[in-house]
Amino acid sequence: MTALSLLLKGVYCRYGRHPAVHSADLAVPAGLRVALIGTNGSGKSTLLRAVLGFQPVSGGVIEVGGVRAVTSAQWRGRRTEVAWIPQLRSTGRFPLLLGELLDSSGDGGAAREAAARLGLAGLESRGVHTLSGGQAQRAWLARAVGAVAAGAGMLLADEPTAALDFAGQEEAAAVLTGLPVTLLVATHDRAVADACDRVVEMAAGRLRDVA
Ligand SMILES: Nc1ncnc2c1ncn2[C@@H]1O[C@H](COP(=O)(O)OP(=O)(O)OP(=O)(O)O)[C@@H](O)[C@H]1O
Repeated sequence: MTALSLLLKGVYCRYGRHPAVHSADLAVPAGLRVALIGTNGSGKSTLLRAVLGFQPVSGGVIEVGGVRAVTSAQWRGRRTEVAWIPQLRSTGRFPLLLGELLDSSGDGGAAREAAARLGLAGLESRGVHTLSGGQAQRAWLARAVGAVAAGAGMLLADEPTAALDFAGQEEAAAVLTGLPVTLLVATHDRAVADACDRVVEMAAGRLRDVA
């Protein structure tokens, strides 16, 4: 699949009465790499999850490749079109073998190859919950490589280098920004932000360009 555009218009997300995302606007042309920065709790993860339909949206429009997902079939399609690296709040939440996680990408061969390059060779029969934080993060990165090989045209990544060692951070930044997709990456890692084409800050639930 070719890279996909992303359009956010007046997006609102709330937790109860607490507005986490407040009228967020963003237009990302296909193939652009965008770093999403902002202080802890500013709404970055909430916004990324909203694009995938994991987070209810109380207002506004989200389009991927010009399509606004409404039906469950469209949401399922979006999760194939959009590769996803979640924020690893706890590695114990994924009761899966590493090999199963990689195969779930849609292209197990490409994901397993990427995993081997990222230092995970021989760990395929280990539970993901038994991997170290950095190994689990590498596993999700490898899965994203597989998802892109299987046809995803966009990658949303939530702090994909947070648990990595210094060499791993550089390696991951290169892998992320080298994929032929539109990238939106929430990050506190300057190397990742510097490797992107555009930097957008989330503050008080809104987005603004900073570079
Ligand atoms: N499940 C939830 N229930 C209630 N409030 C939530 C929930 N998840 C997030 N929040 C709140 O919504 C706001 C935005 O959180 P979010 O996780 O999107 O921020 P973030 O920018 O990704 O933060 P960080 O940089 O720390 O990962 C925060 O005030 C947070 O406390």
